[in-house]
Amino acid sequence: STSDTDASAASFSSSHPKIQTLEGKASNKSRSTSSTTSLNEDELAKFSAIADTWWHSEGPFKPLHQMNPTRLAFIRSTLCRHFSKDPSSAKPFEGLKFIDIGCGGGLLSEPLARMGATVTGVDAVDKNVKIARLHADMDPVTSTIEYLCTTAEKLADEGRKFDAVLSLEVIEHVANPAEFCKSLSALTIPNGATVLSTINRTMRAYASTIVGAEYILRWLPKGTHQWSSFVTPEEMSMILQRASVDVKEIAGFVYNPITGRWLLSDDISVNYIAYGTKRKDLGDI
Ligand SMILES: C[S@@+](CC[C@H](N)C(=O)[O-])C[C@H]1O[C@@H](n2cnc3c(N)ncnc32)[C@H](O)[C@@H]1O
Ligand SMILES: [Mg+2]
Repeated sequence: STSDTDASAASFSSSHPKIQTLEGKASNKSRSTSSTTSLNEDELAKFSAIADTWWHSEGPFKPLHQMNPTRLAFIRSTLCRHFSKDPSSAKPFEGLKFIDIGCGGGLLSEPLARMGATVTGVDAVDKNVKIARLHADMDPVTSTIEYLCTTAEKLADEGRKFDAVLSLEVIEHVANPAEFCKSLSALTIPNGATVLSTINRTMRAYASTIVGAEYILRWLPKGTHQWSSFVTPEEMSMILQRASVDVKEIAGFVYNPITGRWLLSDDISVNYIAYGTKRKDLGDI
């Protein structure tokens, strides 16, 4: 399925190789999300190999554990504002259906459930979903999470809809970022919310997330990230815009090596998170 997209991509001039592929796809006006897959088997194999370490706070997923309070602060503030909920409430997301695409071991799904959301967690790697299920079952609050081994595009084709669709640190691992965003959008109700986080395609990101985190600090297994798969905030905004999602807010995450904490920042040159709203297009009415 890659050769046809490669051929049609040739006429587009975006600087991002994967986005070029998607532009080509978008031009054939196909509304079906099942025509392409978001799966990149090489990427999935990397996550499968370390699936039993999801909940080891000092293991390969240490950066995600460390980022969790920071990204949850962003999610709490943007989504409480979006859904007119009280951010100081213990369960602000009560009554809302959230889906966490590429949930891994459930590092995000669990706190969202604790904040009252009805959560569906989805991952393409079966082992991840099994680990997530076992971990969530240890607590009655998180045992309510629905975990599925599937993809955003399959669920979109099934017509599933959610108030908010979240996908953190996943888009840089999928086969087709723009098609992936279309699937995320298809899963979102009109006027619903979308939250994505990833790594910017800058020299600073290369230095810190690949050279620093993989080769010097050895936080992440070597080969975890490909610089060329990183997505700039401009590209993210553009592909979401074309998928009927308007980006409303973007924040950076900056690591403080002294405290070991991540802070929300205006600096989006390395790690960043974006919140957008699904347009209510004429076709949805
Ligand atoms: C870096 S982890 C992020 C996990 C989680 N979102 C978090 O931030 O804690 C990326 C996850 O995305 C999953 N993944 C990669 N490609 C996927 C796809 N096309 N569809 C669904 N999940 C995918 C991987 O199996 C892995 O669990
Ligand atoms: Mg990543």
